Amino acid sequence: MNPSLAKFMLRKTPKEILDPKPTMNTPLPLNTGASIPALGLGTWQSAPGEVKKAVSHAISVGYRHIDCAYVYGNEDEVGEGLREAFASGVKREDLFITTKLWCTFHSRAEEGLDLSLKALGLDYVDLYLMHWPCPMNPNGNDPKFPKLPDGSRDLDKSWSHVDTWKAMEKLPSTGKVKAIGVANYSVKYLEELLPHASVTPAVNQIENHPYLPQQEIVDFCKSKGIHITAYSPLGSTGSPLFKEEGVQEVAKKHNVSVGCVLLSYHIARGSSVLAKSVTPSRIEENKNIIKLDSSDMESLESIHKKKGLRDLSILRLALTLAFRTSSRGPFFLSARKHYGMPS
Ligand SMILES: NC(=O)C1=CN([C@@H]2O[C@H](COP(=O)(O)OP(=O)(O)OC[C@H]3O[C@@H](n4cnc5c(N)ncnc54)[C@H](OP(=O)(O)O)[C@@H]3O)[C@@H](O)[C@H]2O)C=CC1
Ligand SMILES: O=C[C@H](O)[C@@H](O)[C@@H](O)[C@H](O)C(=O)O
Repeated sequence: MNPSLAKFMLRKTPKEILDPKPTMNTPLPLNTGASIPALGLGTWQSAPGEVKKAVSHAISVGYRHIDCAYVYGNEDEVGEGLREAFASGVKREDLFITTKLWCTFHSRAEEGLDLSLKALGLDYVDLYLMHWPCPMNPNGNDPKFPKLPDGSRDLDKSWSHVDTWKAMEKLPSTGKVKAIGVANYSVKYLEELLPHASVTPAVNQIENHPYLPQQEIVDFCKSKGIHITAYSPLGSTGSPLFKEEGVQEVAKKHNVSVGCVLLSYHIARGSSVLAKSVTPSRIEENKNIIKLDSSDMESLESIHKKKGLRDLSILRLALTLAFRTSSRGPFFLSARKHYGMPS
């Protein structure tokens, strides 16, 4: 797709661009002119011994988008799943593979990318994301999660996320990435980044679900032509959002599963969505995407306004700042616990 047409479409409301019957592989436009399939398989916390099968099963039942990261420590096994899919006749160009630059690699972007490509057994990824806008000490006491003596994360204060982005901007010309983007960016961080960016991020991957709609960052990204990918759509580990009555009611109305509503919600907003599972029956169940109408969306959008949940969006806005300073690690994990969502 022509990049200016893609930018035009990105700014349109979802109902103007979505076909009346969205599916797991509805192509959503990126500002590069490429598109991203609406549903991706998540691989965070997909254990060794399970993730190869999950990836190869997902692709065999029609998934075309897989979300990976160096820090997940399982890219070699994801790669085995990909090889199984290629052996069955799936072509590389039919898949959309994302991976992410970990925080201890901010000053070594191409090195981080090369490690991921090697583990995945790929020549290129479709999308390379800065995992968090928080550089961590590359020479600390742990290669992934260096800590200071007081237990807080060992952040690299000599390096900024803007420096990282400038290094990432050089990657598309190597042929090793088709597009670059960010993850866990708030409006504040994007406002810091964009004036210095010669490439606008194609994607901002953020935690997003009816408890955490993050309308401000979703609208901001849309106005800048940055596509949103929603992560933890089921509430992450143990899928706690399945218990939410407001979502159960919408599912009952359409006679579909709660998971189907939780995933379809993002596609109705024009976002892509990542669902993690290592369970074959769930991987298949999650493929079911339906079109939600405006009254469904109103019901789903009212859920976070319930007492207690209302504050979660505000807490989330402080996330990246808290990541820098918290001695307990990422803020959203404690926010999840605070609201009874297991981390
Ligand atoms: N950029 C970032 O910082 C982040 C990115 N991500 C990405 O997003 C992906 C998805 O988010 P994640 O946090 O993993 O959580 P999800 O919201 O996808 O929830 C995953 C959990 O839901 C369970 N589950 C999946 N499908 C069903 C179903 N149909 N019925 C019941 N339970 C189900 C899974 O169990 P089981 O596997 O046992 O079936 C697992 O416990 C990640 O895997 C990762 O790729 C996630 C977090 C942060
Ligand atoms: O993608 C998943 C998440 O971002 C995860 O990688 C981080 O939250 C990590 O566990 C951390 O503690 O910083």
